[in-house]
Amino acid sequence: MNLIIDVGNTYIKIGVFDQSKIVAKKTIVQNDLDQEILDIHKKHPLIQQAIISSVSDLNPDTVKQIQGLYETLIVNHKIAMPFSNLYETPETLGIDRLALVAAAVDQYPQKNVLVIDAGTCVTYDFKNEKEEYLGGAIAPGIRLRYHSLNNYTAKLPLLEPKLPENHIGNTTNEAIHSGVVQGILYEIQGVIEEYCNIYPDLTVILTGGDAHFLSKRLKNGIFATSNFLLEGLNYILAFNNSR
Ligand SMILES: Nc1ncnc2c1ncn2[C@@H]1O[C@H](COP(=O)(O)OP(=O)(O)O)[C@@H](O)[C@H]1O
Ligand SMILES: CC(C)(COP(=O)(O)O)[C@@H](O)C(=O)NCCC(=O)O
Ligand SMILES: [K+]
Repeated sequence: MNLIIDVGNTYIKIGVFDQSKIVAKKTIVQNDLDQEILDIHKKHPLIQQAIISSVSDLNPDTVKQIQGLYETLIVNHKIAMPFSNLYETPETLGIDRLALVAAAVDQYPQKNVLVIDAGTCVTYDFKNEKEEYLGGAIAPGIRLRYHSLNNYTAKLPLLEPKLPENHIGNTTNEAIHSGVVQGILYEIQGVIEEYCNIYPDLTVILTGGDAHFLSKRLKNGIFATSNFLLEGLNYILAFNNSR
């Protein structure tokens, strides 16, 4: 069994996998990680290996704790990946984005795939049918957009995300919800349309903390799935074991 740890900019996602099947999952904040590692160690004594991906700062003592318990792979830009990376600055590419592309290669081999991860940022990542990763886009996520409207203006309140009633916001709150949530939806639809013009057979995956919320207003044909990144990391571990 494998312990999979994805450290994002807002939350840490932890998964326990038996081969390629996820058997437990938890979303936590950085402060709870050490205790969670111990709890999982007790609950799942069959875990042998761990993999860690981080786009944030992870306490080195926590990493040591994990390494003391399991044979641990820390994802960096040098480890083997099941695709060719055509990003011109691979050393600055987010580790989480590598994992998303690995999941796309594993689950949609020889397909043109766009992965949209709606987390702290909304990231867009594209791999083609030749298993080449080309790049994509980085945009602010939902919470980041609400916070920036509040932070950089005198009058705009900080709101909890909500699907707008109408495209035409007729109050300050509704205008913000329309601008942020409808804005992200337009962005996602526009990006998908651009890719579809070039790759009509495009497969689109939507994942990340806000995937479920956004998928309520997106058309069918987009695969909304919450464990895509963890599945990608589990695959990277298997891929590196087999080499
Ligand atoms: N209590 C909360 N605090 C912060 N973000 C939250 C909360 N509940 C839901 N979210 C949503 O979760 C998103 C983060 O998703 P996640 O995929 O875990 O991000 P990351 O991988 O960047 O850490 C935020 O953009 C926010 O919209
Ligand atoms: C773009 C990101 C901040 C997204 O982070 P997340 O929303 O998953 O927390 C992360 O992938 C990152 O730090 N990337 C480095 C720059 C790049 O990918 O080119
Ligand atoms: K993201």
